[in-house]
Amino acid sequence: MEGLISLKSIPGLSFQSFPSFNQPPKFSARRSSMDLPPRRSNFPAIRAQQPETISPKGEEGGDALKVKEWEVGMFQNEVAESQGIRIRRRPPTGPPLHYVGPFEFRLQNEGNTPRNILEEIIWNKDVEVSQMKGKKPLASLKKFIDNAPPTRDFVGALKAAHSRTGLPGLIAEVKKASPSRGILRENFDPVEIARAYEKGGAACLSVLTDEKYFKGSFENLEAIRNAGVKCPLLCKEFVIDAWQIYYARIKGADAILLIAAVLPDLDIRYMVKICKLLGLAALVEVHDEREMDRVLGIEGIELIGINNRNLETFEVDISNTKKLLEGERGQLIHEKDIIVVGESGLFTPDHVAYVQEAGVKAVLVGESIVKQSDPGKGIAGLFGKDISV
Ligand SMILES: O=P(O)(O)OC[C@@H](O)[C@@H](O)c1c[nH]c2ccccc12
Repeated sequence: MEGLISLKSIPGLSFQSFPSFNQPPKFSARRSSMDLPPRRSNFPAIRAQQPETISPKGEEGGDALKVKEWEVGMFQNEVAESQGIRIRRRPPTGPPLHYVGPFEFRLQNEGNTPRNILEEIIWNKDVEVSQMKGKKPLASLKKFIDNAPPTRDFVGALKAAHSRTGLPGLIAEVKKASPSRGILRENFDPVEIARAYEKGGAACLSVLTDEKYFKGSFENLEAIRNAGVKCPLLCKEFVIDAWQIYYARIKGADAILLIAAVLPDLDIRYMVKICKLLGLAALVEVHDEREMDRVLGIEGIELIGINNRNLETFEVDISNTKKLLEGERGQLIHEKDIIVVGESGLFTPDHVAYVQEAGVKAVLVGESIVKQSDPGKGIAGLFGKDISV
């Protein structure tokens, strides 16, 4: 996109450190609408990723795609901000109109440092995805999709586990490390862990694929899929581009995570449609009331995850699940027949009972079970009983 500096080319921008964490930039980099460039409708990256198979006369008519093009013509960050999204999709770039100083001066003062870890991850992902897309363009992925084995029913597996055990269906996470907790398990064999989870009664598995921050990989996902594990698999990624959904499908995913703190409504709508097209379930993750309300306004959502961890600050509070399911929101979720997944910070049978009481029919658990020498037995510890039979 004209006028944008690629992250790679920004000298001195390090992903290892973010000295101005939680500090506002010295002066704001936000442009006023008067500074916006003319809207473009021929944004090549987005054009390339639109599957021809999505009918322009879909449920929302041709408008959705037109709106998408219009929206892309605006600065993504501005659109996101208007929906309360604090995460900027990429560093603000380009000199302000009053710019007179040297390059370094501009970088320091334009908010070109990620404001928190989630923003850092997203900016890094932006670079990573553009490189991967360069190597494997969408057209080449589509050929593999035609020959890929069918996906497995992720939502169905959760519902079946819930009715079998009377407890929330378990999505057990294959997680080696995280930025907040460091390395969780030293001798990490993803296939062995996946098998242990399945044996221990997990309904589905979540496989982290982010390498840089979570020490995961798409190879892990693929290996687990090829090892004959029957549980449906969630690809745990930071999705910012529809290309990643196609890639996940090829690597064996049956479901994919979409994070509302990162994706504006129209992106979620668009990506949910792509998931349907590819036979994947979409787990749409929220952390606060505003995100929940946005997501409840989107048609066709079957699975909502409530993350008890704030991905900007790492704070974990399991009462977040309860808070977001109270009153009218809980009612609406019930009417829409949406399955809610309680995510993060669940360690004991009491924790599981607490989120179940709040209304979840599934839980997503990593740390407490992956740390056990036998992660399958860790599941029995988590639920207070053997759920494998
Ligand atoms: O290890 P925990 O606290 O049980 O959390 C698992 C899972 O909820 C967490 O890994 C997670 C939830 N949402 C995410 C988004 C990205 C990366 C990771 C996550």
